[in-house]
Amino acid sequence: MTNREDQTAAPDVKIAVRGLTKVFGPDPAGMIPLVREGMTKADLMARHGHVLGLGPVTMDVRAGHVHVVMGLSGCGKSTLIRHINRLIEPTAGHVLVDGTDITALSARDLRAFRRLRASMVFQRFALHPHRTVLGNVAYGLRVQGLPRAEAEARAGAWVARVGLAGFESRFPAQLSGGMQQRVGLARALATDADILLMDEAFSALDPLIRTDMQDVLLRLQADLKKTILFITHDLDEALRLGDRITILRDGRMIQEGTTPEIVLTPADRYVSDFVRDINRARVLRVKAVMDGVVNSARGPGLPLSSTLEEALTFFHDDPSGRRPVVNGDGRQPIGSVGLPEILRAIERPPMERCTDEAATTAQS
Ligand SMILES: Nc1ncnc2c1ncn2[C@@H]1O[C@H](COP(=O)(O)OP(=O)(O)OP(=O)(O)O)[C@@H](O)[C@H]1O
Repeated sequence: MTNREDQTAAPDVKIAVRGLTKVFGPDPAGMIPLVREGMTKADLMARHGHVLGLGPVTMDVRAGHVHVVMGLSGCGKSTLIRHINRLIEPTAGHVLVDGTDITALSARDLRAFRRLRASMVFQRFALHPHRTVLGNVAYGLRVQGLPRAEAEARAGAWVARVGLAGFESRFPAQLSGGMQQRVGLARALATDADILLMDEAFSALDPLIRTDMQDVLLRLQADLKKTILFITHDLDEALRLGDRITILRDGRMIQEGTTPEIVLTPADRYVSDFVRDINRARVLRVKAVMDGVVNSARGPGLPLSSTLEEALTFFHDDPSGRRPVVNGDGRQPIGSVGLPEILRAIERPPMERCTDEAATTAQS
């Protein structure tokens, strides 16, 4: 491995992606030095007739987090997620899960990894049309070797957990898209894998059903604390679901960060174009704009996780005062926030904090 690839991962990192690169074409390995030197996807195609699918990408997915990878069509999202369970072999680089190099697993160990450790939820549901809801969810457990009765009992519990109690004996064709994806989710969760790989899992759904499924996932995740790698091309979905978000363009990583980091300090024009039209009041939370001073604050405590839209309602009676910010149990103020910083965060034009714009201005 090169130095860049050889970064060791922190103990709470579940998936460590190191210098992962995929080139499509007649001589992928021969293109690696050019890719490492920074040749763009367009140049690699124009000069050498190869497609840069991905990379090099180095990133950490922390245990118990939802890590979203987003970007426009063709940026390499699917190529990245398919490397995690090795549906695709890398041209260079590694994927380590709990320190084990997935790219070096034997065929037998890889099968076990896919069966027991990493479940996938697909955009087009990929249910068995001839199996019932219960049969679809129990299928992975039967493959794991569980006796039918036990597999069906466990599957039944997951079917109920995703809100489909009473639909156990229906067939996929008898269900709406949203219901089918609930089955897909139950099937992935039933195997008890600690990693969920979700490839545009909600992208085929109507907007309302999609939001509904995001809620289902967030509710389950609050309890289950799985490590979820979620691929989407939709920024609202990314900001809603992601503890961290990685943004790809033309195979390369452009920015990685939390929602406030992405929204308030977009790394370049590509990212600021993405975030320009989002409703900042709904995606930013008090935590991102508060300070640690509690002395001057008065009035009812604002929960740390309130959106800025919710926070605004706390200032109706006294717009010039500061409000205390309280943590989960609501007893102890841990900081304060005032209306000016909330309005600044909501109104700040994205271009203002965009680093490549700032660099251009500085040079001129
Ligand atoms: N088997 C292949 N042969 C050649 N090029 C490929 C192959 N698979 C993917 N690519 C190319 O690699 C790049 C990344 O593709 P990928 O499917 O990962 O993008 P994506 O971000 O998931 O896009 P989409 O949302 O459209 O699926 C694209 O330019 C694509 O055309």
